[in-house]
Amino acid sequence: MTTTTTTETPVLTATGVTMRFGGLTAVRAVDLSVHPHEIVGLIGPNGAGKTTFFNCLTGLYVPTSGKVAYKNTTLPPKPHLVAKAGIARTFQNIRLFANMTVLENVLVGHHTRTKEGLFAALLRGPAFHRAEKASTQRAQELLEFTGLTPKADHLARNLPYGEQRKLEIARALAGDPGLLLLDEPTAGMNPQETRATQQLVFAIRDQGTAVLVIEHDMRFIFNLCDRVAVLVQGEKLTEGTTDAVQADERVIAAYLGTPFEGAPGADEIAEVEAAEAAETAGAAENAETATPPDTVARPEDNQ
Ligand SMILES: Nc1ncnc2c1ncn2[C@@H]1O[C@H](COP(=O)(O)OP(=O)(O)OP(=O)(O)O)[C@@H](O)[C@H]1O
Repeated sequence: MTTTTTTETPVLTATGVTMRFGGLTAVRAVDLSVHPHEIVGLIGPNGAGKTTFFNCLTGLYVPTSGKVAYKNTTLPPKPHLVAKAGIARTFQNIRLFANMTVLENVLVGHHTRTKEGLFAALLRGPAFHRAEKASTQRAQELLEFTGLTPKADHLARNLPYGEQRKLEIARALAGDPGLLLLDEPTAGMNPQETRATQQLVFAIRDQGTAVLVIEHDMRFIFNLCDRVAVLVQGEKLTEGTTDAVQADERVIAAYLGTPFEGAPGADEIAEVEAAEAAETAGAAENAETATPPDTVARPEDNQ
């Protein structure tokens, strides 16, 4: 975990963000800052307004009132301008281009950073080719970073669920954001995938992108975050270190239920380590009984 350097200009400053849908106030006067090198969690019960708040931050919704700034510059509520400024996001429901390859999906994400305009693209001159080469190189780096290089040419729709989530993250990183918003990145993942996602988020932070993450998996949140903000019925109930939030009676009453006992994540770590040990033992056993590589199995061998 890093220590927050509060003197640095925040990558996100949301001030008094309110979002009303008719008579329903989904988000009410929420203030939140995220600093460079921070991982901040946003938690709260179903319907608390977390995704609505993300949508206000990224320009998908125009807040009823309040403002959102990136590095002290107020953002217009337009998704492409927010992305261009330096805020990227993933969605609760995966939104990939299913019939494009893994590499192509990341290349699409890089276009917010490409300066070449329509004419350069139409003329296909040297500047266009240089930009295209740089985009491909960056996309390949991101596939390496997220462990998806072997799947570069696969169609996105053919990836297993956990890898589709990774690809969403790779695509979001392709715009070289200063802040990445993750909406339930481990939803539907098994403990091993969740742990891999945790390591990936740490690596993203270490590379210089701050992270704001919505998640219902509290062990994931408390293992990962430097700070946590709690939304309840659209309002920010509290905000603080993971220890302070876990111990807050109001958070326990409104959301957590019972406080954690022992180190958060200990059960998951034990479960993942047992699964990894079983996998290693299985692999060793298979290696002993495997057909030598230069031997072609005859059909009658399989009967
Ligand atoms: N486009 C919309 N129109 C009307 N009401 C909406 C809209 N989007 C969200 N809401 C309402 O706003 C409230 C907050 O919803 P939101 O999805 O932001 O909560 P959440 O904290 O993200 O929930 P969850 O954890 O279940 O994803 C809910 O009552 C929801 O029904």
